[in-house]
Amino acid sequence: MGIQFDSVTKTYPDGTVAVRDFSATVESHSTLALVGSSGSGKTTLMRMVNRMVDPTAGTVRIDGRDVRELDKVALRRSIGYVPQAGGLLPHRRVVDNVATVPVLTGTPRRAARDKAMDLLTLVGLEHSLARRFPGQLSGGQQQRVAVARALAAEPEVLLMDEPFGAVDPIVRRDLQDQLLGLQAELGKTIVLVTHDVDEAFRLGDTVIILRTGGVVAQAGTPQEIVAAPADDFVRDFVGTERSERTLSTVEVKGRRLVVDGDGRPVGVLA
Ligand SMILES: Nc1ncnc2c1ncn2[C@@H]1O[C@H](COP(=O)(O)OP(=O)(O)OP(=O)(O)O)[C@@H](O)[C@H]1O
Repeated sequence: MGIQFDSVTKTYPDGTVAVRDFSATVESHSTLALVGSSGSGKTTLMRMVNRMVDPTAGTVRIDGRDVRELDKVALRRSIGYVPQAGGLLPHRRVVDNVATVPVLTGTPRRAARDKAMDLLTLVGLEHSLARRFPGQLSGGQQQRVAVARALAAEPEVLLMDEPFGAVDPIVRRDLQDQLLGLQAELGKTIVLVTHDVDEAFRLGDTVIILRTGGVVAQAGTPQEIVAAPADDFVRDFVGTERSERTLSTVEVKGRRLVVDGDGRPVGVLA
């Protein structure tokens, strides 16, 4: 299921223009990463897909269908959503958090729970955690539950709003790897919002860098953006001038090492 944003604009009632004349296509089974600083309209754009926000102008289409023609509740339940900081229901056990949407859409509770256990395995969680409450899990474990919950209705489209923003860098890297593995297996159409350009480059097949007001600074593959930043804003944002992105090679003990601008090794050439 592809997603098209066609000249969408969002002006909030107080006059704030969060997004201005934005167009983009997310190909089926691919990941679009929206990246930009705080207030650049990323979340607003993402929420247009499941109609948590309706654009003031323009159209969002899923598989060619204008989302305004679809029933809001059914649409929302058919799209996986991983909010910032998990958004788990604190008074429900992990397994029931994951089973929530299938139960709401009519799956018998028993079957929904069995399915939830499978999903917990899929996201790398031990079954022994299923009976705990979210507050009894680490931040990284909670985010895994949030991903499992978003997958429970077998959505073709997944929206992820800073899904790994609240966890430490090492756990974050683990969760990113996990998502890459899941995506290779499941092939969802994903819109992911992040303010971390490295995360956008790791996870996005396509990356869109936004300026304030939801204006596109540059869109392309990570390779295209790093190779040819559109302007100084993108260059700054991406940090192409930053020492860690300026790599060179040196020979040490007969092997070619790749080193960053500070001379620190980042890898070995094969
Ligand atoms: N309900 C609202 N009413 C008025 N203004 C809003 C509303 N929601 C968002 N905005 C404004 O719209 C702009 C874009 O907000 P949005 O949340 O889409 O940005 P963002 O890039 O996701 O930011 P962040 O990274 O901080 O989450 C901001 O200026 C914000 O203050």
